Amino acid sequence: KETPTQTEQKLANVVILATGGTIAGAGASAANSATYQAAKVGIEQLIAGVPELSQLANVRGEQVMQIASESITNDNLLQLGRRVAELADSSDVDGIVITHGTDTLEETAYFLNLVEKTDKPIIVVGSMRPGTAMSADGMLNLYNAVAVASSKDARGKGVLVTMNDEIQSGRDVSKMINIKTEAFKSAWGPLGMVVEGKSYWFRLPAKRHTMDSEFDIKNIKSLPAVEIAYSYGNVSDTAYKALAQSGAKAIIHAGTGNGSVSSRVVPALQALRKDGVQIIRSSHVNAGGFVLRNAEQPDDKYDWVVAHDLNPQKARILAMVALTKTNDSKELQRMFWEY
Ligand SMILES: NC(=O)C[C@H](N)C(=O)O
Repeated sequence: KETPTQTEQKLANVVILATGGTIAGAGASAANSATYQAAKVGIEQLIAGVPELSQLANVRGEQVMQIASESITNDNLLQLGRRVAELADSSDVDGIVITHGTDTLEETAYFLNLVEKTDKPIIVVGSMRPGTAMSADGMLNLYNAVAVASSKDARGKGVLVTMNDEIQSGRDVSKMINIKTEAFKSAWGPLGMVVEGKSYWFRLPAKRHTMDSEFDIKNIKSLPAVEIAYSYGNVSDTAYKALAQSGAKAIIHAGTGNGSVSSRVVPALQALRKDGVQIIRSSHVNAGGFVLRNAEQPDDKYDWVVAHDLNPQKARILAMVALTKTNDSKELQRMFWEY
Protein backbone atom coordinates (compact mmCIF):
# COMPACT_ATOMS: atom_id res chain seq x y z
CA LYS A 1 0.00 0.00 0.00
CA GLU A 2 1.32 3.41 -0.93
CA THR A 3 2.09 6.00 1.72
CA PRO A 4 0.71 9.50 1.10
CA THR A 5 4.26 10.74 0.47
CA GLN A 6 4.73 8.28 -2.41
CA THR A 7 1.41 9.34 -3.91
CA GLU A 8 2.41 13.00 -3.58
CA GLN A 9 5.69 12.36 -5.36
CA LYS A 10 3.86 10.92 -8.33
CA LEU A 11 1.91 14.14 -8.84
CA ALA A 12 3.41 16.64 -11.27
CA ASN A 13 4.83 19.91 -9.92
CA VAL A 14 2.93 22.81 -11.46
CA VAL A 15 3.68 26.49 -10.87
CA ILE A 16 0.87 29.01 -11.42
CA LEU A 17 2.11 32.44 -12.45
CA ALA A 18 -0.61 35.01 -11.81
CA THR A 19 -0.80 38.21 -13.83
CA GLY A 20 -4.31 39.52 -13.00
CA GLY A 21 -7.31 39.77 -15.32
CA THR A 22 -10.94 38.86 -14.70
CA ILE A 23 -9.97 35.44 -13.37
CA ALA A 24 -8.64 37.51 -10.44
CA GLY A 25 -11.57 39.95 -10.62
CA ALA A 26 -14.21 40.86 -8.07
CA GLY A 27 -17.64 42.45 -8.39
CA ALA A 28 -19.98 44.06 -5.85
CA SER A 29 -22.60 41.29 -6.06
CA ALA A 30 -23.06 37.80 -7.49
CA ALA A 31 -25.28 39.34 -10.19
CA ASN A 32 -22.33 41.38 -11.50
CA SER A 33 -21.04 39.19 -14.32
CA ALA A 34 -19.92 42.15 -16.45
CA THR A 35 -19.46 45.03 -13.99
CA TYR A 36 -16.47 44.35 -11.75
CA GLN A 37 -12.84 45.20 -11.24
CA ALA A 38 -10.21 42.94 -12.81
CA ALA A 39 -6.95 42.04 -11.04
CA LYS A 40 -8.12 42.19 -7.40
CA VAL A 41 -7.66 38.68 -6.00
CA GLY A 42 -4.19 37.32 -5.18
CA ILE A 43 -2.85 33.97 -6.35
CA GLU A 44 -2.99 32.30 -2.92
CA GLN A 45 -6.72 33.06 -2.71
CA LEU A 46 -7.28 31.78 -6.27
CA ILE A 47 -5.55 28.50 -5.45
CA ALA A 48 -7.42 28.19 -2.14
CA GLY A 49 -10.68 28.65 -4.08
CA VAL A 50 -10.10 25.41 -6.02
CA PRO A 51 -9.04 22.79 -3.41
CA GLU A 52 -9.39 20.06 -6.08
CA LEU A 53 -6.16 21.33 -7.67
CA SER A 54 -4.21 19.39 -5.05
CA GLN A 55 -5.60 16.14 -6.49
CA LEU A 56 -4.14 17.00 -9.89
CA ALA A 57 -0.69 18.31 -9.02
CA ASN A 58 1.60 19.77 -6.38
CA VAL A 59 0.64 23.36 -7.06
CA ARG A 60 2.37 26.53 -5.97
CA GLY A 61 1.64 30.09 -7.01
CA GLU A 62 3.59 33.25 -7.77
CA GLN A 63 2.14 36.72 -8.27
CA VAL A 64 4.17 38.05 -11.21
CA MET A 65 2.00 41.15 -11.68
CA GLN A 66 -1.58 42.19 -10.90
CA ILE A 67 -3.07 44.00 -13.92
CA ALA A 68 -5.95 43.93 -16.36
CA SER A 69 -4.54 42.50 -19.57
CA GLU A 70 -5.44 45.49 -21.75
CA SER A 71 -2.66 47.27 -19.83
CA ILE A 72 0.07 44.70 -20.54
CA THR A 73 3.24 46.29 -21.91
CA ASN A 74 6.18 44.84 -23.83
CA ASP A 75 8.19 45.04 -20.61
CA ASN A 76 5.50 42.95 -18.86
CA LEU A 77 5.74 40.38 -21.69
CA LEU A 78 9.51 40.16 -21.30
CA GLN A 79 9.29 39.90 -17.51
CA LEU A 80 6.74 37.09 -17.74
CA GLY A 81 8.64 35.34 -20.54
CA ARG A 82 11.87 35.35 -18.52
CA ARG A 83 10.18 33.93 -15.43
CA VAL A 84 8.55 31.18 -17.49
CA ALA A 85 11.97 30.29 -18.96
CA GLU A 86 13.59 30.11 -15.49
CA LEU A 87 10.86 27.81 -14.24
CA ALA A 88 10.95 25.66 -17.38
CA ASP A 89 14.70 25.19 -16.83
CA SER A 90 14.25 24.00 -13.28
CA SER A 91 14.18 20.23 -12.82
CA ASP A 92 11.48 20.33 -10.13
CA VAL A 93 8.91 22.03 -12.39
CA ASP A 94 6.83 19.84 -14.73
CA GLY A 95 4.35 22.38 -16.03
CA ILE A 96 3.50 26.08 -15.89
CA VAL A 97 0.11 27.77 -15.79
CA ILE A 98 -0.31 31.50 -16.37
CA THR A 99 -3.51 33.18 -15.20
CA HIS A 100 -4.16 36.16 -17.46
CA GLY A 101 -6.82 38.65 -18.51
CA THR A 102 -8.61 37.57 -21.65
CA ASP A 103 -8.29 40.82 -23.63
CA THR A 104 -4.68 40.22 -24.66
CA LEU A 105 -4.38 36.57 -23.64
CA GLU A 106 -3.98 35.54 -27.27
CA GLU A 107 -0.99 37.90 -27.65
CA THR A 108 0.84 36.64 -24.56
CA ALA A 109 0.15 33.01 -25.47
CA TYR A 110 1.55 33.52 -28.98
CA PHE A 111 4.57 35.42 -27.64
CA LEU A 112 5.45 32.59 -25.24
CA ASN A 113 4.83 30.04 -28.01
CA LEU A 114 7.52 31.78 -30.08
CA VAL A 115 10.22 32.38 -27.43
CA GLU A 116 10.13 29.63 -24.76
CA LYS A 117 12.67 26.85 -25.44
CA THR A 118 10.97 24.03 -23.60
CA ASP A 119 8.69 21.10 -24.28
CA LYS A 120 7.13 21.34 -20.81
CA PRO A 121 3.46 22.29 -20.91
CA ILE A 122 2.79 26.04 -20.66
CA ILE A 123 -0.92 26.82 -20.30
CA VAL A 124 -2.41 30.32 -20.39
CA VAL A 125 -5.85 30.65 -18.84
CA GLY A 126 -8.37 33.35 -17.99
CA SER A 127 -12.06 33.75 -17.35
CA MET A 128 -14.92 35.77 -18.74
CA ARG A 129 -16.66 36.29 -15.38
CA PRO A 130 -15.10 37.30 -12.06
CA GLY A 131 -14.96 34.68 -9.32
CA THR A 132 -17.61 36.59 -7.34
CA ALA A 133 -20.26 36.14 -10.09
CA MET A 134 -22.88 33.42 -10.45
CA SER A 135 -21.65 30.69 -12.82
CA ALA A 136 -18.11 32.05 -12.68
CA ASP A 137 -15.96 30.20 -15.22
CA GLY A 138 -12.53 30.81 -13.68
CA MET A 139 -12.50 27.87 -11.25
CA LEU A 140 -13.08 25.24 -13.91
CA ASN A 141 -10.82 26.95 -16.44
CA LEU A 142 -8.01 26.96 -13.83
CA TYR A 143 -8.69 23.35 -12.86
CA ASN A 144 -8.50 22.41 -16.56
CA ALA A 145 -5.28 24.40 -17.00
CA VAL A 146 -3.58 22.58 -14.11
CA ALA A 147 -4.87 19.25 -15.44
CA VAL A 148 -3.33 19.90 -18.87
CA ALA A 149 -0.12 21.36 -17.36
CA SER A 150 0.41 18.21 -15.32
CA SER A 151 -0.25 15.80 -18.18
CA LYS A 152 2.65 14.25 -20.12
CA ASP A 153 0.50 14.31 -23.28
CA ALA A 154 0.62 18.10 -23.35
CA ARG A 155 4.41 18.18 -23.77
CA GLY A 156 5.81 19.50 -27.03
CA LYS A 157 2.51 20.89 -28.30
CA GLY A 158 3.45 24.55 -27.86
CA VAL A 159 1.79 27.02 -25.55
CA LEU A 160 -1.84 26.07 -24.92
CA VAL A 161 -4.98 27.86 -23.74
CA THR A 162 -7.74 26.16 -21.74
CA MET A 163 -11.04 28.03 -21.89
CA ASN A 164 -14.57 26.61 -21.91
CA ASP A 165 -13.33 22.98 -21.71
CA GLU A 166 -11.37 23.34 -24.95
CA ILE A 167 -7.60 23.03 -25.39
CA GLN A 168 -6.58 25.62 -27.94
CA SER A 169 -3.24 26.35 -29.58
CA GLY A 170 -1.85 29.61 -28.20
CA ARG A 171 -0.82 30.46 -31.75
CA ASP A 172 -4.25 30.15 -33.30
CA VAL A 173 -6.67 31.11 -30.57
CA SER A 174 -8.37 34.49 -30.44
CA LYS A 175 -10.99 36.18 -28.29
CA MET A 176 -13.91 36.31 -30.71
CA ILE A 177 -16.62 37.68 -28.47
CA ASN A 178 -16.85 39.41 -25.10
CA ILE A 179 -19.44 38.65 -22.34
CA LYS A 180 -19.97 35.00 -23.37
CA THR A 181 -17.93 32.22 -21.73
CA GLU A 182 -17.41 30.57 -25.13
CA ALA A 183 -15.24 33.52 -26.11
CA PHE A 184 -12.10 31.81 -27.39
CA LYS A 185 -12.03 30.25 -30.84
CA SER A 186 -9.48 29.28 -33.42
CA ALA A 187 -10.16 29.44 -37.16
CA TRP A 188 -8.55 25.99 -37.39
CA GLY A 189 -10.38 24.39 -34.45
CA PRO A 190 -9.28 23.40 -30.94
CA LEU A 191 -6.51 20.82 -30.44
CA GLY A 192 -8.53 18.93 -27.88
CA MET A 193 -10.87 18.91 -24.92
CA VAL A 194 -10.27 18.70 -21.18
CA VAL A 195 -13.07 17.06 -19.21
CA GLU A 196 -13.04 16.13 -15.51
CA GLY A 197 -9.28 16.57 -15.33
CA LYS A 198 -8.47 14.42 -18.36
CA SER A 199 -7.18 15.66 -21.73
CA TYR A 200 -8.48 14.35 -25.07
CA TRP A 201 -6.39 15.29 -28.13
CA PHE A 202 -7.56 15.49 -31.75
CA ARG A 203 -4.90 17.44 -33.72
CA LEU A 204 -1.41 18.96 -33.50
CA PRO A 205 -0.10 22.44 -34.36
CA ALA A 206 1.65 22.53 -37.73
CA LYS A 207 3.56 25.78 -37.23
CA ARG A 208 7.02 26.13 -35.61
CA HIS A 209 6.95 26.77 -31.87
CA THR A 210 8.94 26.50 -28.59
CA MET A 211 11.71 23.87 -29.05
CA ASP A 212 11.57 24.22 -32.85
CA SER A 213 11.56 28.03 -32.82
CA GLU A 214 14.59 30.12 -33.82
CA PHE A 215 13.67 32.70 -31.16
CA ASP A 216 14.74 32.48 -27.52
CA ILE A 217 13.61 34.74 -24.70
CA LYS A 218 17.14 34.51 -23.26
CA ASN A 219 18.51 36.41 -26.27
CA ILE A 220 15.83 39.12 -26.36
CA LYS A 221 16.87 42.24 -24.47
CA SER A 222 14.02 44.48 -25.64
CA LEU A 223 11.20 44.49 -28.19
CA PRO A 224 11.06 47.06 -31.00
CA ALA A 225 8.07 49.34 -31.49
CA VAL A 226 5.52 47.75 -33.83
CA GLU A 227 2.15 49.47 -34.15
CA ILE A 228 -1.21 48.67 -35.75
CA ALA A 229 -3.31 50.93 -37.98
CA TYR A 230 -6.95 49.99 -38.57
CA SER A 231 -8.54 50.26 -42.02
CA TYR A 232 -12.16 51.02 -43.00
CA GLY A 233 -14.10 52.99 -45.61
CA ASN A 234 -12.90 56.59 -46.00
CA VAL A 235 -9.70 55.80 -44.06
CA SER A 236 -6.92 58.40 -44.30
CA ASP A 237 -3.15 57.91 -44.07
CA THR A 238 -2.90 60.06 -40.91
CA ALA A 239 -2.56 57.20 -38.41
CA TYR A 240 0.04 55.33 -40.50
CA LYS A 241 2.22 58.43 -40.84
CA ALA A 242 1.87 59.36 -37.16
CA LEU A 243 2.82 55.85 -36.03
CA ALA A 244 5.90 55.89 -38.22
CA GLN A 245 6.81 59.34 -36.94
CA SER A 246 6.53 58.06 -33.36
CA GLY A 247 9.26 55.52 -34.15
CA ALA A 248 7.48 52.37 -35.28
CA LYS A 249 9.89 49.96 -36.98
CA ALA A 250 6.97 48.11 -38.55
CA ILE A 251 3.33 48.95 -39.09
CA ILE A 252 0.72 46.23 -39.11
CA HIS A 253 -1.98 47.19 -41.59
CA ALA A 254 -5.20 45.86 -40.00
CA GLY A 255 -6.81 45.71 -43.40
CA THR A 256 -10.27 45.13 -44.70
CA GLY A 257 -11.08 41.75 -46.36
CA ASN A 258 -7.96 40.21 -47.91
CA GLY A 259 -5.77 42.77 -46.16
CA SER A 260 -6.69 45.20 -48.91
CA VAL A 261 -5.28 48.76 -48.77
CA SER A 262 -7.26 51.86 -49.67
CA SER A 263 -5.96 53.87 -52.64
CA ARG A 264 -5.88 56.82 -50.21
CA VAL A 265 -3.30 54.98 -48.08
CA VAL A 266 -1.13 53.16 -50.66
CA PRO A 267 1.18 56.14 -51.46
CA ALA A 268 1.96 56.72 -47.77
CA LEU A 269 2.77 53.06 -47.22
CA GLN A 270 5.05 53.02 -50.29
CA ALA A 271 6.88 56.07 -48.94
CA LEU A 272 7.17 54.65 -45.41
CA ARG A 273 8.67 51.44 -46.79
CA LYS A 274 11.26 53.49 -48.72
CA ASP A 275 12.09 55.16 -45.37
CA GLY A 276 12.80 51.72 -43.87
CA VAL A 277 9.52 51.00 -42.06
CA GLN A 278 8.30 47.42 -42.60
CA ILE A 279 4.71 47.25 -43.88
CA ILE A 280 2.84 44.09 -42.90
CA ARG A 281 -0.61 43.47 -44.38
CA SER A 282 -3.10 41.59 -42.21
CA SER A 283 -6.89 41.41 -42.12
CA HIS A 284 -9.30 42.42 -39.35
CA VAL A 285 -12.19 40.22 -40.57
CA ASN A 286 -13.84 38.68 -37.50
CA ALA A 287 -13.61 34.95 -38.06
CA GLY A 288 -9.97 34.98 -39.17
CA GLY A 289 -8.22 36.46 -42.20
CA PHE A 290 -6.18 34.76 -44.92
CA VAL A 291 -3.88 37.25 -46.62
CA LEU A 292 -1.80 36.11 -49.59
CA ARG A 293 1.19 37.79 -51.23
CA ASN A 294 0.44 39.87 -54.33
CA ALA A 295 -3.29 39.30 -53.96
CA GLU A 296 -5.00 42.72 -53.72
CA GLN A 297 -1.64 44.55 -53.66
CA PRO A 298 1.74 43.97 -55.46
CA ASP A 299 3.74 43.06 -52.35
CA ASP A 300 6.81 42.00 -54.39
CA LYS A 301 6.93 45.39 -56.08
CA TYR A 302 6.34 47.41 -52.89
CA ASP A 303 8.50 45.14 -50.70
CA TRP A 304 5.69 44.57 -48.23
CA VAL A 305 5.09 41.51 -46.05
CA VAL A 306 1.81 39.60 -45.55
CA ALA A 307 0.68 38.25 -42.18
CA HIS A 308 -1.24 35.36 -43.78
CA ASP A 309 -3.71 34.03 -41.15
CA LEU A 310 -2.35 35.99 -38.19
CA ASN A 311 -4.75 38.64 -36.98
CA PRO A 312 -3.32 42.15 -36.52
CA GLN A 313 -2.50 41.76 -32.82
CA LYS A 314 -0.76 38.41 -33.35
CA ALA A 315 1.07 39.84 -36.38
CA ARG A 316 2.40 42.58 -34.07
CA ILE A 317 3.80 39.96 -31.70
CA LEU A 318 5.57 38.00 -34.44
CA ALA A 319 6.88 41.19 -36.07
CA MET A 320 8.41 42.38 -32.78
CA VAL A 321 10.07 39.04 -32.11
CA ALA A 322 11.22 38.67 -35.74
CA LEU A 323 12.71 42.18 -35.81
CA THR A 324 14.99 41.26 -32.89
CA LYS A 325 16.74 38.97 -35.44
CA THR A 326 16.41 40.61 -38.85
CA ASN A 327 15.21 43.68 -40.70
CA ASP A 328 15.21 41.89 -44.06
CA SER A 329 11.69 41.83 -45.50
CA LYS A 330 12.26 38.44 -47.21
CA GLU A 331 13.33 36.91 -43.90
CA LEU A 332 10.33 38.48 -42.19
CA GLN A 333 8.05 36.98 -44.84
CA ARG A 334 9.64 33.56 -44.33
CA MET A 335 8.94 33.86 -40.61
CA PHE A 336 5.33 34.85 -41.28
CA TRP A 337 4.88 31.65 -43.31
CA GLU A 338 6.64 29.40 -40.77
CA TYR A 339 5.25 30.63 -37.42
N1 LIG B 1 -12.16 38.80 -19.14
C1 LIG B 1 -11.08 39.54 -18.90
O1 LIG B 1 -10.11 39.04 -18.37
C2 LIG B 1 -11.09 40.97 -19.37
C3 LIG B 1 -10.18 41.93 -18.65
N2 LIG B 1 -10.37 43.25 -19.19
C4 LIG B 1 -8.71 41.59 -18.84
O2 LIG B 1 -8.29 41.29 -19.92
O3 LIG B 1 -7.96 41.65 -17.89
